[in-house]
Amino acid sequence: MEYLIGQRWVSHADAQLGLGVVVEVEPRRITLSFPAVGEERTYAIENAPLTRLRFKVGDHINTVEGVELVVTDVHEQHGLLMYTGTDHHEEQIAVSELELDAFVQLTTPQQRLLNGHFDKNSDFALRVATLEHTDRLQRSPASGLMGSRTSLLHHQLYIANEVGQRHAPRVLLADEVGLGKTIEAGMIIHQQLLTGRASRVLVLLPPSLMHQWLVEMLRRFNLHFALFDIDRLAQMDEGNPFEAEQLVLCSMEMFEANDHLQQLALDAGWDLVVVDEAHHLHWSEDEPGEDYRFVESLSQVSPGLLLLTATPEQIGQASHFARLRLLDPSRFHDLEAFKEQELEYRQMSAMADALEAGTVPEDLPADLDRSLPAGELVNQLLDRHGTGRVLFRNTRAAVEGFPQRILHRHPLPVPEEYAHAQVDLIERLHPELPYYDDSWLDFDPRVEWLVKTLKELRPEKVLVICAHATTAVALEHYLHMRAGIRSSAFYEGLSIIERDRAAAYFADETNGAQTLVCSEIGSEGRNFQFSRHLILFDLPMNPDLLEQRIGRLDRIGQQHDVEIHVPYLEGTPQETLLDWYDRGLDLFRDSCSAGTMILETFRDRLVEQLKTRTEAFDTLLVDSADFTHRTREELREGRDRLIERNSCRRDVADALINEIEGLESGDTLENYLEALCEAFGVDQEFHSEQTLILRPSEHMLTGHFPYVGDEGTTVTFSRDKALAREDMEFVTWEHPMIHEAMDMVHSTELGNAALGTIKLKGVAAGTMLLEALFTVNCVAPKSLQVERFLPLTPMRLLVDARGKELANLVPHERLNSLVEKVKKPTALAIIKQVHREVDAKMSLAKAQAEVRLKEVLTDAENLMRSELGAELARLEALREVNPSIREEELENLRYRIEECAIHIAHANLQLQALRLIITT
Ligand SMILES: Nc1ncnc2c1ncn2[C@@H]1O[C@H](COP(=O)(O)OP(=O)(O)OP(=O)(O)O)[C@@H](O)[C@H]1O
Repeated sequence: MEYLIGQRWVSHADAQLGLGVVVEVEPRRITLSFPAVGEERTYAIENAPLTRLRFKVGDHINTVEGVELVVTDVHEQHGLLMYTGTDHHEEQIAVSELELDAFVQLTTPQQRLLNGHFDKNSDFALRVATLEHTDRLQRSPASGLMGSRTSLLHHQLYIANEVGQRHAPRVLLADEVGLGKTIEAGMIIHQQLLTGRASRVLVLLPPSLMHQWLVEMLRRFNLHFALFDIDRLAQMDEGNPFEAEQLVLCSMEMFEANDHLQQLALDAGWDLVVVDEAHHLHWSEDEPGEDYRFVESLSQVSPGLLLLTATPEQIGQASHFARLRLLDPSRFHDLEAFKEQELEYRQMSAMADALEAGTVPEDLPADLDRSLPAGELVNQLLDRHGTGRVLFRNTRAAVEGFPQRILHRHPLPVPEEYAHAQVDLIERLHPELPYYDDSWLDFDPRVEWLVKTLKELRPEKVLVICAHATTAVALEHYLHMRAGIRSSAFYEGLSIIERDRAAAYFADETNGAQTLVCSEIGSEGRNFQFSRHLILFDLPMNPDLLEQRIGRLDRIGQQHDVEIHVPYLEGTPQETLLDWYDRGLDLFRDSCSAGTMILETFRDRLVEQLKTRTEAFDTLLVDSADFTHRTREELREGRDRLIERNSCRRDVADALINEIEGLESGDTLENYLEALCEAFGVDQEFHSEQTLILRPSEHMLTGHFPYVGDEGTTVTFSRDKALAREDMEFVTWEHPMIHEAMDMVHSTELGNAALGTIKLKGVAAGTMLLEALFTVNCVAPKSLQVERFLPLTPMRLLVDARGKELANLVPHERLNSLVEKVKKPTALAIIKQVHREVDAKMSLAKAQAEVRLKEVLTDAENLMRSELGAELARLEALREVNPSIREEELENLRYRIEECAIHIAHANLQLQALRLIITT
């Protein structure tokens, strides 16, 4: 037999490899690649255990593109087989054998059974359990949400569930500072990946957060992101580097003034793009920034887009709108209309209240269908006239359980040296700035105060933030060299690795620094909640930035009240600004989502007062306090209430938490993992309650078991333990260890044919029972995501000699406990005798399964039509008011609905496992 590159062969010694493809032919050796298992094998041509795979007319074949064909013609072209066949649309398609899917079922369980290839009954039970668990997980409302190493927090689970389930989610995650947006994004990414809705993800963020993200994704979600920086890109020589990885983290800065790199990122194609600290995207009506335009281009090529910012309006309302438009251009297409709608939020909120209380308000907008159920009407109201379904924002007030913030004001005298200089406002707020040397350290009283305070607070960790890198560097140097305080600096001049080292030194409990002195870049995104003392060496001119600074400590995980210390020079603009934030906005005690808007309202008056404080300052304070109070009220009643409605529904979150806790309690997973370990030859040892040590043994079934290295792995099933002990793997149904092991069962023949005997009272010896397990097999392009409507749906049948169905009478678990193994020679003798009977019973079982399949497919189609139909109805309704929604978008969705229907209609049964049982 002649081998040619591109031909498809099967290893009959190892059918689990799937369909191989010849990749290299040498005089005596041949190499095949087996894409299904990602392996290459080289054989001696003389005795290669290979069989050429040749399909016949009438066979069903699957292509790598996910198309199923019924073969109508086969012919050879230059040694390769060309198949012609018809697809689900009755269209004729020609494919070369090279395009065949590598996952082929070469022998059916029936053939294996009748040829005497049995597995152990425990393997059969494992296969059945695997299929049932897979189906249960596919259906679970918490699917995709149970695998993260996080506490189960209502607001995060709600958002992750809402967003993660969307097809191509596009949302703005705008929870207040420190409430867990990174974690929410991680949950969404995790869920999208796990459910197959996304496979390529690009995260763009400020350089100071890269490492933190990398670590959070790994330790909390087992997501291995590749970190791209200029150095790494320089090392990659050929091709598009972004195509080499599926999950990529990189800094936004890297793309600055680099059109070529931007184009490479655009060309690589993504399912989901995430932009952290998205308020940085520069935008103005006349001239959007380069970063904004880049994200805009990405948003056009990526179906999914997550923008993260705690302060969405930091750069103003128009800029906020521009970001919303990136997410949902259909909904947010007109800034003026958006502004007008904002004015009506209070009214909309009242309408939503009324709807929930059971009345349909008279003035309900005309485009809503009054006959719909109240819940649906509320959703439509929020979507079309409220804040839209793209914006999620939880507040400390709504989440509850946060510690208090306590302000300590420390007035200090103005030194002689500062009294004269002071040219512009910036210099008066930061009088050290004009000094090119460090001489100011000797007379600025804030420095002496800082040293004294740090010594008093010792050994408490203290975070110090100031606006400028030069100030931070000088201060840290002073503390370190002249005051003997263990400290570290964190500023933009350091490389990413140096910054992370500095942060890690600060975080180290035993030998770490007492204090970290940060420039403004340390005020964003970083996690410093292990400390409770914050010193603001100066104050920023933006309330949102102040909120960001406080948010480093006041975030999830903070165990104490947050002590905020502000040293200031008396009688200078520093005091005026502090007074305005403190007494005007009450910002130290309570966060406020309208900080920028309040600043804009009073900016001129404030700047006047900062320049020269007069009696009018008291009026400014009163006016600011009054305005802030009213704005807070207004937001609470209007916009924030609408957003809150969108951002967390306690009952839904409760149900999710119950579901996850239910799946974690009990020992189902533990027992399943034990069964996996037994089947694959992994040793287990008790470590402590709910915790095991797994080690590879000498009789492993395959060379490797996921996540079990040579040294062994400690795994815990307890969420609490996993949160405290990062050295242990937190094993859930969604941990990659379980996931990959389940795949190993699915994709091989393990346990798909078995034989056993049982004693059943009242049943004559020698009676034959056939236990068959079918699943629904739907071949469809991945992009349609048909499995969300049509999960695996295992169907178990147990037929006796007369074809009677006994599955309910004798459950699978009962059979497992009764069944006994049969010696191989006896089994082979039995098989010989029952050959024909097995065939006959199989036909009966299959016929019964076909009946059930019909119902399953009808339900799946109905579900699909109702879910996708609702999406279509929304777009159609929005199109009425928004001409920018293109007809193609609607057409596209209609096409998707019909495509799904066709593939559902063509789904068939797959026999997954077969067991022959003889009574004795
Ligand atoms: N569910 C959770 N379980 C355990 N820790 C959590 C959870 N959610 C958040 N955290 C921790 O709380 C801190 C804040 O979370 P995160 O960084 O996601 O907040 P953020 O909203 O992105 O903050 P910022 O606004 O500062 O960017 C982090 O240390 C994170 O690890």
